[in-house]
Amino acid sequence: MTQSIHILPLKEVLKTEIELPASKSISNRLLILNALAYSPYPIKNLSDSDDTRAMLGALNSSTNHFDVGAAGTTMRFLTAYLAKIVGEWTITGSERMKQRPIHVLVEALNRLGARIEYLDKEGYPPLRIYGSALKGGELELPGNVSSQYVSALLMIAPYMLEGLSLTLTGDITSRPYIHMTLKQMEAFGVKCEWKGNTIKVPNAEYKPVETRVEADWSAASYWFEVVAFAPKGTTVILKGLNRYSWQGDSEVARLFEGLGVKSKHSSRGLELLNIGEIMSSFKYDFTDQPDLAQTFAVTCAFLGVPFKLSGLHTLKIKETDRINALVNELGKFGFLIETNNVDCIEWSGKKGEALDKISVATYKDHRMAMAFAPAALKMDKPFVIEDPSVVSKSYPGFWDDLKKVGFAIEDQK
Ligand SMILES: O=C(O)C1=C[C@@H](OP(=O)(O)O)[C@@H](O)[C@H](O)C1
Ligand SMILES: C=C(OP(=O)(O)O)C(=O)O
Repeated sequence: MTQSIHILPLKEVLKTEIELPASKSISNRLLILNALAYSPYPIKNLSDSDDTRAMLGALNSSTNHFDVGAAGTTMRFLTAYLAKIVGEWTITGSERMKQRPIHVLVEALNRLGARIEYLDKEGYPPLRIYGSALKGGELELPGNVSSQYVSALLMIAPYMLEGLSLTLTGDITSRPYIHMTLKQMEAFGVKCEWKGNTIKVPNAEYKPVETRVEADWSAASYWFEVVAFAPKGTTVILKGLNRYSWQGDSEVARLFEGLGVKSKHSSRGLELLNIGEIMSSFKYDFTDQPDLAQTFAVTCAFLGVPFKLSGLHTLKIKETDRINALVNELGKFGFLIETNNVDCIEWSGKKGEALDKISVATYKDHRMAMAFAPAALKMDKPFVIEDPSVVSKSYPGFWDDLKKVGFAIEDQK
């Protein structure tokens, strides 16, 4: 297995088209909805990511024990799904998954009529689930920890005897992902009402529909970064993205305008162009788009744009503690990043000495590998990215696509 890769400096990006991977978020919702609707239709353009394979594997499995690996959506969506399927189930995941909290979802399901027990540490996977019909009704749920708990409950809610009236407390995090869930439920014939902090789901049945997964806007962000680092005039065309997307990360297109990348939809795809005009500092609250934070931290640092990224409170419970990971790894290149270690990272523009030989640790986090790789365009010597296979969590073809545009990548066994 490849332990690390050397990325060599690159001065030019060939004009090219990239076929982006399908969205794992959309894929995993559609798999749950298809199962609940007993749909005969195969989902078109399903993601080939680890996280979607984990969902597909579990739904097609004939056992009652599931290991979802590192896939957060699979863990959360499947927990809710199994809670309503009569039987006894156990669900576990990677070592990191066992450190990612799930008590908000488990307590909610138990209050709605399920019986779920922790098999190891209170509040964390692995879980034993005794599935049964769920009563439903009114429920309050903290909305500031992970939107995946909300999406998980919403998708099974039509099958609760009384439907569900869910009131979210606290500041809602990752809100666009909740909208995405509601839109997909609507496509399967169940319309919900979201007023203020309350979402009402009727008792209903999904109707099978034919579906196709659009490309992943989070994956697109690494291409905006590549174009931002490439010389003025560089263009890349991204295929498969919807102009009016349900993905909140489509906001990346607007945000990169201040970082020198203009984009426009055409019949060929989304055309990215480096226009060479860069803002003097960058500030943004990533509460709605947490998965873009790493892209922007690395982009701003290597463009020399001081930044303040806030709304990062959920980053500490993702694939790794992404706040610490960013501070450590940007530090190796000499960027002196400050953080309150809660929800914000900042760079004033100060640089210290870079390490002589840089090896970027990826902490089993696909987004660490993908956010740092484009920096080869800003380097004058090679650097290493450790454990490159992590990208398969969302974008298995990432390294092949980089090679296609001219990146020189050498495997180190
Ligand atoms: O619902 C989804 O598909 C996702 C929701 C977000 O998680 P949180 O709601 O935990 O922030 C996001 O970070 C994750 O990659 C995918
Ligand atoms: C946070 C992520 O995924 P998940 O929470 O579904 O594991 C991600 O893909 O960045």
